[in-house]
Amino acid sequence: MCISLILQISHDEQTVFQVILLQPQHCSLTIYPLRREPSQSWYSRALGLKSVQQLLNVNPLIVSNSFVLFYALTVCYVRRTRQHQWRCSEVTFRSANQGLCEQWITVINEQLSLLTNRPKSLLVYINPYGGKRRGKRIYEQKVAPLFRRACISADVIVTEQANHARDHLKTEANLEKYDGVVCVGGDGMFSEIIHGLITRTQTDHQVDQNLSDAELVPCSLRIGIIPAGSTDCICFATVGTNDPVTSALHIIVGDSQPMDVCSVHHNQTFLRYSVSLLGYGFYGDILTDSERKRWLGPARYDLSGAKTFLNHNYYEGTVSFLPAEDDMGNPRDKLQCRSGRKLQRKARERKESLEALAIRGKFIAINAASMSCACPRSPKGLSPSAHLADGTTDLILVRKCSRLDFLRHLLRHTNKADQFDHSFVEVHRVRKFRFQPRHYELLSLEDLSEPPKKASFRPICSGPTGCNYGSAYSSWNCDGEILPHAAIQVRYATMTAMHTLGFLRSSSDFLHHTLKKIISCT
Ligand SMILES: Nc1ncnc2c1ncn2[C@@H]1O[C@H](COP(=O)(O)OP(=O)(O)OP(=O)(O)O)[C@@H](O)[C@H]1O
Repeated sequence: MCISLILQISHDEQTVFQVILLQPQHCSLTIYPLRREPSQSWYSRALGLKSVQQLLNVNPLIVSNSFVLFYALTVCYVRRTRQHQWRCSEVTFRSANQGLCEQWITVINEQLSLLTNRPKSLLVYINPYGGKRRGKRIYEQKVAPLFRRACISADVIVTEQANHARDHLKTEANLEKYDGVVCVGGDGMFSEIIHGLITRTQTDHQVDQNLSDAELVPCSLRIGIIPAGSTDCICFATVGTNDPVTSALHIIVGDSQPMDVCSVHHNQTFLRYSVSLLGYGFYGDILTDSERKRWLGPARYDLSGAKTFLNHNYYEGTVSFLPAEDDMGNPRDKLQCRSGRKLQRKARERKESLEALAIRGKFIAINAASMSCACPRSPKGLSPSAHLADGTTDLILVRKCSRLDFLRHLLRHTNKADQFDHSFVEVHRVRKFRFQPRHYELLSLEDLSEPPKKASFRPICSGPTGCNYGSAYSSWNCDGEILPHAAIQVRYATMTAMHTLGFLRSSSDFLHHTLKKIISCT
């Protein structure tokens, strides 16, 4: 039997005692040998003089010959440390009164049985090649011991090739056995998991994913992320830090956060789902270039970033979008990401009567941020106030500008200045959007169903503007994967039952309630 509890003993605002588990062996009779000192005080080599005296003052200890007998129970709790990091600590309660100890354990057990959000059984996928190839070691050394202490059973699959996890989830995995799926890897691995889970759910409910207006059925399983990739942007944006122990503790205590998922289509063909960034132009080009340099490891992004910046390409096309209602907030709001129930309710009650808008122009970057996209290098992210679960995305259009201006815009990703405060940048909170590259508009007169032929297009701009034109069109970077089409339609939905295991909130209301209950019972 394993017992776990959330208990708050509020010493200061930073300290939240969150008891994770209590194993039977922790609730044991503890016998410490005692020796009487010539000064008549008790001494224990194991406990030290001070603690024995404290115990003697507090507890009516049973002293027989040279032994002190008392009962002890140890509870593990989550301690918040700096920068959203959580650590596991222990506190031991001792009492000479066996009945009192048992009463505490009974109450703790009762409270624990009310916690249905804590997972008991997890399916874990490890990408051994993600990031610095430390996924397996991170799981075995930092995460598995915590899961064991919390009595969570985990079936572990170390992936053997790309899409192993996705395909296993789509077809083979017996999902009824599990309370959640955990991925140990980077954003690419998380993307595999959501594709596997969402596709499986739609198949089970006979929803055709190719229909861009089909209502998606929410997944019933939650997904946990143990960061072990290159950037781990989704983990950072949902947990606030890229730290495997913190993520494991969030999973153990059953924290969760609903997320927006968007489906990307090309005409009536489903391409991919996205939960963080859809980027055309700058971020698409970086990804395309970095894929050719995989052998460089995470350093490939720096190199490709510098190269793409120097190339300074821009692309012409039309972005059409359906703006979100005014009460869904504005991307330039000063507030941080909100994710509350109120916004989710608003998202469900949305009106479809809004008018679509279209913007035609030459863009260096078109970014759709469904979440802040914060990462250690850009602590505020591409859109600091993007909401995690409101059924919208922040569409950021960076128009053609000089290299210096674009550099000024990029630098604002790394500091606190308003990154949208430039004449060449505009941002809209939207529910859906579509993009037509210019050459595609021309093509559509003939045959829209044909994919664009790269060789048949000329560069969009010419003349002494200082641009390089490797290609007339870019690619979409969809959460770190390249999309095969430039012309896309994107629709956002909040997967109400699709949660990541992990979020910034503390469960202090529950903690207070539990402590009060324990005190009133004892
Ligand atoms: N065993 C495997 N061998 C090769 N590739 C794998 C394996 N398992 C998963 N992958 C693929 O590796 C890609 C990158 O994985 P992951 O996101 O974990 O690491 P990463 O270094 O952060 O990569 P990226 O930054 O490109 O997302 C994923 O797209 C995934 O499909």
